[in-house]
Parts: sequence; C-alpha cells; structure tokens
Amino acid sequence: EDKPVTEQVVDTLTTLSGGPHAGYRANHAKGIMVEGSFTPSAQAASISQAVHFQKPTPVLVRFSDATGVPNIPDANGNAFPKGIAIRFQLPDGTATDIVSISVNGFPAATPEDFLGLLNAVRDSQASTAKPSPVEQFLGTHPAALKFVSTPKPAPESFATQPFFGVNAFQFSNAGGKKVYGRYQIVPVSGARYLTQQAADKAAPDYLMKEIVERVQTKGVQYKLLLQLAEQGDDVNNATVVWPDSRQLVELGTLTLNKAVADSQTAEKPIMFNPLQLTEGIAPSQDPILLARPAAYAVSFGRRLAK
Ligand code: HEM
Repeated sequence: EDKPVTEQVVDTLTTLSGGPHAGYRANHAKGIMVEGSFTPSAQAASISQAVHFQKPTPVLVRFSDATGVPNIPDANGNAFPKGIAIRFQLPDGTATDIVSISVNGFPAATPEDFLGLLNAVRDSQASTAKPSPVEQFLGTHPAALKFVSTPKPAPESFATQPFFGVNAFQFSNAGGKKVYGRYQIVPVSGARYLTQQAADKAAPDYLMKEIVERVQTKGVQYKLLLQLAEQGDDVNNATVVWPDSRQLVELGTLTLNKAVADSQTAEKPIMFNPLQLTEGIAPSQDPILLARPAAYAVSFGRRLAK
C-alpha cells in the first residue's frame, strides 16, 4: 500500500468498527467530556517548568471507551482499554494534553506492528484458518499477547479507574535538569471494579451517565503521578513496563466538578493530541508516541469532513 501506516491504521480501525461512522472518532468513538481544574503539588516545579506545574489551571477531560463503535456498551469486552484525555488550558491561551489508557503498556512497539495486530484481527473475522491470523500474530508477538490477555475488569465508575500514560516524555525544570517519566492518573477514592456478574447486568451507558452525575454532586479527584525512569530503562518502547519499584513523584491533583453542556456536539471539533506539549515537556523518541498525531489527524479530518 502507498498510504502512510498511520492512515492504514485508521482505515482498519474503521473497518473493525463496522464504519465509517460519520462525525465520530475512528477509535475511542464513545466518550463524555467534563471540566475542572489541576492544582500542582509543591514538588511539581522541581520536575518541570511547564506553567501548569507552577499554578492551578482549568482542564477539559474526555473519558472514552475503546473501538470506533459509537454506541458500544460500556461493559462490553471490546470497550477496553478505557481512555482519558486531559487538556490543560494555559494562561496564554495555548493548551497541552495528556492522552492515556487504563492499561499499563501497549501491544506494539511500532505503528507497523500495531497495524499488523489490527489487520490480523480483521482478517480473522472471515477466516477459517487454524491457527487464525490473530492467533498466528499473538504467537509471534509476546507484547501483543500480554496486552490482550491482561485482565480488563469493568470499573464501578471512571472515577475508580487508574490510567497510564504508557509513552515516556522528557521533563525539564527551570534549572535545566532533565528526567524521563511516564504519567499515572490514580483515583483518590481508590481503584474499584464490578464483579463479572454486575458487569453483565450493567446498563449500556452506565459509565458515561454516572460520571456526569458524580462530577456535579461529589466531585471526582485523581492524583497525577510521574513514574521516573532509571538509568537503563527503555524510554522509547511502550511495550516495556518499568518495574513498580521506580520512584513515583506526585505532580498534582486533578479535580473534576463540572459537566459539559451537549458533550456530543462539543467533542467533535476537538482533537486531543499527546504531542501538544508546552515548554518543560518534550517527547521521547518512542515510535508509537511519534505516530499518534498523524493517525489522530486523519481521524479528525474525516470527522470534520462534510
Ligand atoms: C500507533 C499507535 C496509536 C494509534 C495509531 C492510535 C489511533 C487513535 C485514533 C485514530 C484515535 C482517534 C483520534 C481522534 O479522532 O481525535 C485515537 C484516540 C485515542 N487514543 Fe490512540 N492510538 C495509538 C496509541 C495510543 C496510545 C499509546 C494511547 C494511550 C496511552 C492511546 C489512547 C487514546 C485515547 C485515550 C484516545 C481518545 C482521545 C479522545 O478522547 O479524543 N492511543 N487513537
């Protein structure tokens, strides 16, 4: 094929979702937006000079279900990983985003391998081959096998679901000190999940509806943590999970307390972008991270096309 691999990924995601579904994201199509603020911790400035790590900042957040299926039931097995996209609205009118998932790790180290996995899933739907294309792919790609076999229980609420940045970034403070790290977004009320029995009975939109209720009543809080890389940790491979023993620095608290009016309309002209960064945060050379904006832009362009 002549198309860039990022566009081929969008095409396969669209096929897998039974699309095109006009006006929706090619992945994480079903979502809900809410608002609030981010308050940095005292030590955040020692990690990064980014403005939102110095002063409280308003945020826009979109929670989502995986796949390009706009009406996928929230507890459906294919609706995982869950997503969270956070936009920090900076004082100078610019913004910076964090776009994370509910699994710590990714099934592929390169966009080519991610396309290979998605194409194998697609090709297995109409195939009677034993082993099927996807079984063959998983048999030769241990990281993909690990990702698909990681348990992904349905959370009680988006407010009880931890999220992981997966891709590493390089952070620099005002003194020029640089560190690599990966975000973790941890619910203050603790991680809690439904039993399988409860998940089987959950209403199709239980997560989307509950989070809107909760932000307007109790409010929702997460700690934004940074898992610091040590010498020798691979910062450019999203399939390699760093050990739990790595230092976690608390960067601040995310507080969500406001619904977004007509979220379905409001989310369409917005493209969250993990490489929309600000001074004090730079990308790693992770090929998955570097491929994401091109894929998101293809999906965004198609979403806006008349
Ligand atoms: C090469 C790898 C990847 C590709 C090709 C890809 C593809 C896509 C596409 C096409 C979209 C729709 C974007 C839009 O229309 O605005 C999307 C959304 C999303 N992706 Fe990825 N993705 C990749 C890796 C990742 C990783 C590593 C994460 C998290 C760590 C992630 C998390 C998300 C989330 C949370 C959304 C929804 C964003 C929103 O709410 O607008 N993706 N992805």
